[in-house]
Amino acid sequence: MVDFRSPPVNPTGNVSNSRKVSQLTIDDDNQESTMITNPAQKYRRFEPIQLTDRQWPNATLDKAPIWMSTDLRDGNQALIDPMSVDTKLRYFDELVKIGFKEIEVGFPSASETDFNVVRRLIEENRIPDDVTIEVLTQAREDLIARTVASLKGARRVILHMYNPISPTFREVVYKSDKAGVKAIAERGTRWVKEMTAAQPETEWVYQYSPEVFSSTEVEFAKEVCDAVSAVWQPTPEHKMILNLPATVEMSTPNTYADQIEWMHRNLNNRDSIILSVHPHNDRGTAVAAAELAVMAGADRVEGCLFGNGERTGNVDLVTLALNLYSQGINPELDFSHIDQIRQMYEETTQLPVHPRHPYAGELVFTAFSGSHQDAIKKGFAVQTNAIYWQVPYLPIDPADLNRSYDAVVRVNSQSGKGGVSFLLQQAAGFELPRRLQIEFSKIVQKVSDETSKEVNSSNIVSLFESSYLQVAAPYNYMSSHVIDEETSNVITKIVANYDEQRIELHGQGNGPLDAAAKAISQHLGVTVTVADYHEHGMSAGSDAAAVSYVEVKVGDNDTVFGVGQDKNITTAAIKALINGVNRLLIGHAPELATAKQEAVS
Ligand SMILES: CC(=O)SCCNC(=O)CCNC(=O)[C@H](O)C(C)(C)COP(=O)(O)OP(=O)(O)OC[C@H]1O[C@@H](n2cnc3c(N)ncnc32)[C@H](O)[C@@H]1OP(=O)(O)O
Ligand SMILES: CC(C)C(=O)C(=O)O
Repeated sequence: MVDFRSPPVNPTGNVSNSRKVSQLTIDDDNQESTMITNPAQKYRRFEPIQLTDRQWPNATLDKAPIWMSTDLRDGNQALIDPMSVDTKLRYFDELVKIGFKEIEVGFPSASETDFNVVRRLIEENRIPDDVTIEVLTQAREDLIARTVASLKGARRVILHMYNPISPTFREVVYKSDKAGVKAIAERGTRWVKEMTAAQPETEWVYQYSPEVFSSTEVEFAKEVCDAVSAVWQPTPEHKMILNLPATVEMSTPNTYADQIEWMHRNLNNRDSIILSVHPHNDRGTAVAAAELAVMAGADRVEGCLFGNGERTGNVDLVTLALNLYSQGINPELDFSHIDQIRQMYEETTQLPVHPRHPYAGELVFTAFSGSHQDAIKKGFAVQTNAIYWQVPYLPIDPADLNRSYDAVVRVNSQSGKGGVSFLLQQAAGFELPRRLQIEFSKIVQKVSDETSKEVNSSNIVSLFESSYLQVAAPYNYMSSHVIDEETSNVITKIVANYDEQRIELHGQGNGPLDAAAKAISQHLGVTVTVADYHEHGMSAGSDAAAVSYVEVKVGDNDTVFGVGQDKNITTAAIKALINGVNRLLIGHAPELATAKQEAVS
């Protein structure tokens, strides 16, 4: 049972065993399968047309089609709460900003709202010179008259008339035959011709749609379309639009492409026709259907942002356009501000965009899993010198859509060292050596596992700082001094607090760090050695201009890393050494506990 508005009502007054999941009410008492074991008893296979010499599989997409946004008509008519006049005007302005040149603004004979939208667009001079509005009407005289009246004063208009012609509509809705529905189309076109001729100040473009083209015999669709164009009399200079809708998507996209190619090759006066498609998404393949239809000869595509529209929606124009973009083709639509466009869409339609929606969903440029993050991190590292975009797992650069890189990698228990170190580098500039990446990612993963939560960039930075930089015991570093730094006989003096006592340590070695390790060795009575050492500068303006990563070994213990920051690179290294020793002496547990607290809060 589908319940769009109200909570489930139980007429007996008993507590019903049902629950709401999103807008569906699930009845837990009734879980028997309702699907039939042999669907062939109920559903017939869609019979593809015979087109053995099809050409479209060899075609490629190399330019953008003419786009037509039907957000304000097909999209709007499918909303729970259709848009108000002001909302439609706001949406119209956004469509213009994106770059649409043809925009279907409504069905003016159907409602006062749609009539008034058209009036305000015209009277308030809101339609840019390079944009043409489109309106829809049925093939009924009174509706056409009202439609034409709504357009008084318009500079240029696409007047779009439709009537259903498919076998089911002929039999079920019109109780008519082929001749009957063809006559409706011809008669309607004559009315449009006469009434628009009476308003010559407007440049009229006529569009005809044989509704449910997708399930109509192609020979009959051609017959009706040819009859309509014979009435309208388009020319190569003044073309008309024939729009072939997959009103309901009935077949695999290759079959739709065959239907379109057949029409493209057989329609009369093809050079006077703009061939348009209007794919719906009932089978979830509208994007593929539109792409193959363009390969098959269509010049124009009608659809909606984010695939809004009746039932499963119209074809998604954002995906279509950005698919072209990802192939190096200018889509002639600008989705630079995809997040703002998505926000506008969600506010005006009251429909959410799925987080995994191609290009626009919140999560589509985000990798959680370790191997993906590792590949993305490596991809970004080489991208700076590359001509072509080649970051693995990201078909286009998120920055082109103003999506930030911060969101590209997100860390949870599925993540590995690549993601953790990528975020740390992005957020705080630390470029961890490989073994430290492995060591630190285990700390992060432990926190994520224990909390079952995502660990965000700022959690990671504070986890890193508390684990590696804020380790002030048992040695609390105060200062250091290096003598004869340029020779191989260096002396390092370290001043620190140890057990609340000020101590001074001295060591001699073949470099400042070696000497510092000797100084601590002597104090601890255990050998302290430096197993590995890395350093890099931090970004300009930082107080701690240098950072050192020192891998320390104390006695027979496993090595651990210490990290130190300072304006002076030698001091940073000595601090790193002391932090490493401290970490080993106190064990890792305390900082994990603190870090876990921070990640949860
Ligand atoms: C696939 C699509 O998306 S098509 C667009 C669909 N969009 C809409 O319908 C939204 C706006 N529509 C409306 O508000 C209403 O349908 C109106 C105001 C236009 C018309 O309302 P009503 O006059 O009450 O008629 P209704 O829509 O129920 O139409 C049914 C009648 O129109 C006929 N009809 C339906 N479509 C068409 C058409 N395209 N051309 C000619 N006649 C048509 C039907 O056969 C039926 O005739 P009958 O009354 O003789 O049986
Ligand atoms: C009016 C037509 C083009 C339509 O919306 C459809 O068939 O889906």
